Amino acid sequence: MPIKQQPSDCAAIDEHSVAYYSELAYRAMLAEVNLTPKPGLVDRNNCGAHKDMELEDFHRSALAIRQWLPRFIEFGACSANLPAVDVLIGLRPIGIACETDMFRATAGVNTHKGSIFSLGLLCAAIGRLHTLHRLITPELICSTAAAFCRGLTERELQSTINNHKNQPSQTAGQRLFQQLGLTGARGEAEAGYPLVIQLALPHYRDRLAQGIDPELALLDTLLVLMAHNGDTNVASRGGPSGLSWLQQRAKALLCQGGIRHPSDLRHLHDFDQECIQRNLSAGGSADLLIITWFLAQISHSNYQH
Ligand SMILES: CC(C)(COP(=O)(O)OP(=O)(O)OC[C@H]1O[C@@H](n2cnc3c(N)ncnc32)[C@H](O[C@H]2O[C@H](COP(=O)(O)OP(=O)(O)OP(=O)(O)O)[C@@H](O)[C@H]2O)[C@@H]1O)[C@@H](O)C(=O)NCCC(=O)NCCS
Ligand SMILES: Nc1ncnc2[nH]cnc12
Repeated sequence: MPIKQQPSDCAAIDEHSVAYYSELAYRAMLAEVNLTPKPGLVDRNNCGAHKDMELEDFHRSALAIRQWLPRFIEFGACSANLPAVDVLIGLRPIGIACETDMFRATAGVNTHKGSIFSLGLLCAAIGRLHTLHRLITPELICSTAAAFCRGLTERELQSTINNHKNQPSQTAGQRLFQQLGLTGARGEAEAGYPLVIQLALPHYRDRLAQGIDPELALLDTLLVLMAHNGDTNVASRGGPSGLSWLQQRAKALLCQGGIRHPSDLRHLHDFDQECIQRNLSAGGSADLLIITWFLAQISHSNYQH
């Protein structure tokens, strides 16, 4: 598709800001995958419900993505003169090239497709806010990403129902929207990441403020995401009943007090085994946890640009 408007040349965002935010995004991917034990997901203990990928694939994938993170930020900075709704069309080729590098690094395994989409949007939002001399807060980053995505679910999910019904060219996300009404990664982005801004981030901050160990706080936050997210990965593997089971299981654990002490980890080990038996993996919630950690560092930092 032709690009309607090109961003004009701009004084590039300073390299220190680009390096700072890129490095945080890279570390967010590592913080998530190294976090252990995660139910059904790849971690330091095991491959969860996955048969085609392991921890090292995620480390290689994150390294491949790392090189592209500055490009997302720079594109966001240099397109700040465009209406927000016209940014995604220019961002997409960078996202697709980044996906290609990820697949090369993992020999074709989908480790971080959803993470590239979300981190790409958030990094571009940071670049835009920087150029516009706006505050760089989690709320403004997510509302800017939402503005980039305005109309996306309508264009790529709703309208494909009639045009591509039962076509093999449909992505998993498009098929699940048609079957179950789940809007997946696109819907979460277009809505400004409400699960992160309204639930996960405040929850993580509360747990940290209570003095809970940061790793335990992050595991507890993963449960919050799993309990509420209409995760297309879970639905694609387990159908609506699998998604409902996983959400209820996570809710029940939170109702029992969640993950506050090292002894609570035994509940996560049990949950992990059950997810493995049912072949369920909450890849979408893992992506949202990456975003949560990333935004939590930004709200903690005193970084000045
Ligand atoms: C717009 C795209 C995201 C299109 O992808 P698709 O149409 O497939 O849409 P979704 O299914 O909605 O989402 C794709 C990935 O997003 C993650 N995800 C799922 N639900 C949510 C949610 N509610 N909120 C946020 N994110 C969500 C998820 O990614 C993770 O899981 C993947 C690993 O899982 P696995 O089960 O192994 O999956 P597969 O290997 O595919 O299947 P199996 O055979 O193993 O069962 C892993 O990627 C995680 O990251 C969904 O998979 C987007 O891809 C797109 O358009 N890309 C182009 C680039 C672009 O536009 N960039 C612009 C901004 S940079
Ligand atoms: N740790 C993980 N396991 C499986 N899928 C993921 N997507 C993002 N992180 C993941």
